[in-house]
Amino acid sequence: MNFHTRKWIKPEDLNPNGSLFGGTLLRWIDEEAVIYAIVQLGNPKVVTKYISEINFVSSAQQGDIIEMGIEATNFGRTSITMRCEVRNKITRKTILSIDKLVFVNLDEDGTPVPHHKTEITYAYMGIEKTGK
Ligand SMILES: CC(=O)SCCNC(=O)CCNC(=O)[C@H](O)C(C)(C)COP(=O)(O)OP(=O)(O)OC[C@H]1O[C@@H](n2cnc3c(N)ncnc32)[C@H](O)[C@@H]1OP(=O)(O)O
Repeated sequence: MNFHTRKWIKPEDLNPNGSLFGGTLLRWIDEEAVIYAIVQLGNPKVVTKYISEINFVSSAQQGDIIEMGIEATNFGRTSITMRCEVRNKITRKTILSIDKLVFVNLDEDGTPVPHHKTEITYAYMGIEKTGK
């Protein structure tokens, strides 16, 4: 699993109890995962379809640095499935893990369309721009 993105936890990322707000972290993960899917499928029109159980194992505090890891686990016909792990670089603890995030490849009209990908791409292949 590659941990591409790091975040420095700032005051605006906290909940009223002073730790990292879960909703903020989920927003970061959704964006990280959709970017991963866009790059893997070579199509900017990809949507979040399904996210499995989210296990918040430990927290992060202001000033901590966290890193987000995403890995493709399955290439379907129109979908891609990934898993996610977020770690705290200061405490070295896992913050959360998500076993299954499913994203769907769409055509210009928003209909699921086959992506014809079967394995993880490491080289940047270029992303087709859709739209009229
Ligand atoms: C990044 C973002 O913020 S996107 C914003 C949030 N997401 C959205 O708004 C998406 C809203 N949802 C939709 O528009 C529709 O549900 C669509 C277009 C994504 C999919 O429509 P569906 O009628 O479910 O399509 P369809 O039945 O063809 O399934 C498409 C793929 O999703 C998979 N899928 C559908 N439902 C599920 C599910 N509950 N869990 C896992 N995978 C699923 C299917 O197996 C299929 O994958 P495959 O082709 O690789 O086998």
